Amino acid sequence: MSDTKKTSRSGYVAIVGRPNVGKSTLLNRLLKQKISITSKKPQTTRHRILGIETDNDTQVVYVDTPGLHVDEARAINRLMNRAASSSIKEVDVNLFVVDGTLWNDDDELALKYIKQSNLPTILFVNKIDNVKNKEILLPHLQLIASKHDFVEVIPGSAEKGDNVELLKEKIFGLMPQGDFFFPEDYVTDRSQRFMAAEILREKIMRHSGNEIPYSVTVEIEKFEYDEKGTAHIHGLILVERKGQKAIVIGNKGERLKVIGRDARQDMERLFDCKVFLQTWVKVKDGWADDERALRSLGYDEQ
Ligand SMILES: Nc1nc2c(ncn2[C@@H]2O[C@H](COP(=O)(O)OP(=O)(O)OP(=O)(O)O)[C@@H](O)[C@H]2O)c(=O)[nH]1
Repeated sequence: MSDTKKTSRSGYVAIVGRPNVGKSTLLNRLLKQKISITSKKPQTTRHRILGIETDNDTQVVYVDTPGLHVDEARAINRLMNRAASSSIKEVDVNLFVVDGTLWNDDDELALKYIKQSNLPTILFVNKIDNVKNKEILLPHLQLIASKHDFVEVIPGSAEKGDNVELLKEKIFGLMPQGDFFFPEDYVTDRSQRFMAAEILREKIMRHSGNEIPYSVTVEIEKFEYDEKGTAHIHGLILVERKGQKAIVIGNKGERLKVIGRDARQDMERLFDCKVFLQTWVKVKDGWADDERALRSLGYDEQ
């Protein structure tokens, strides 16, 4: 063994942007794994999920922030905004994600936090595959590029993978010298219990169309392995109203069955073992407006 120690580099990258611009999709694409849940509905992300990638001598820790938005009326929104803005300050690099040629007040708010952070920021203009009129793209890119001194402005597509490798190269190149934060084989710091809850929540959102708001939450009441290595998981689904409970369960329990089946398949893939999943739906009145109740469910500002 040589005694010349190789210098390693490592850092934190916040994926910042308003809801629904494709931050979670981008994180999954960067990591080539499904770490963060995605959906067509805004505000799918409620937690700061870490995705970790180590490549030779460099480790990048991604923080998937909840979407920033101007409307802070509900307690849940206030907590999410706080979580998102505090993570911007603790990182080495910001990755600012916007949606094609759409720019609104929420993007402006995210940019405000970015400017305050004084950190190098890469702008990724996502969903370029969606921009039909390519003629407006260049002037729009020039316009948003002029709003801040970005280190890079990269147009691309998280979904199709366009320019994601280039983005990754740029991110890796910006990492400061330092020891790794996590062991080399880690892809997330989240527990299996947490990932199980996120997977189940994603399936509920997917299968309930627009009928279920983002206020649905999932608690994993039991997560145990038996002697054969099978995971026994109990998921409690909390909704705000009775009507929502009926929607999640569906006609003769059909919808919940499909939700459970899809969730189980994803869990088996992620945990690499057989999974027995049981689910319950319960009504928890008005919790989305009560900050204390939110904290007890784990929506804190860590
Ligand atoms: N056409 C297209 N759609 C995309 C792209 N990236 C993401 N999407 C879609 O945009 C929607 C939102 O993606 P998410 O990754 O959940 O967005 P997010 O920014 O994490 O959303 P929040 O969790 O609400 O903050 C999903 O339907 C994605 O499939 C892209 O490059 N092209």
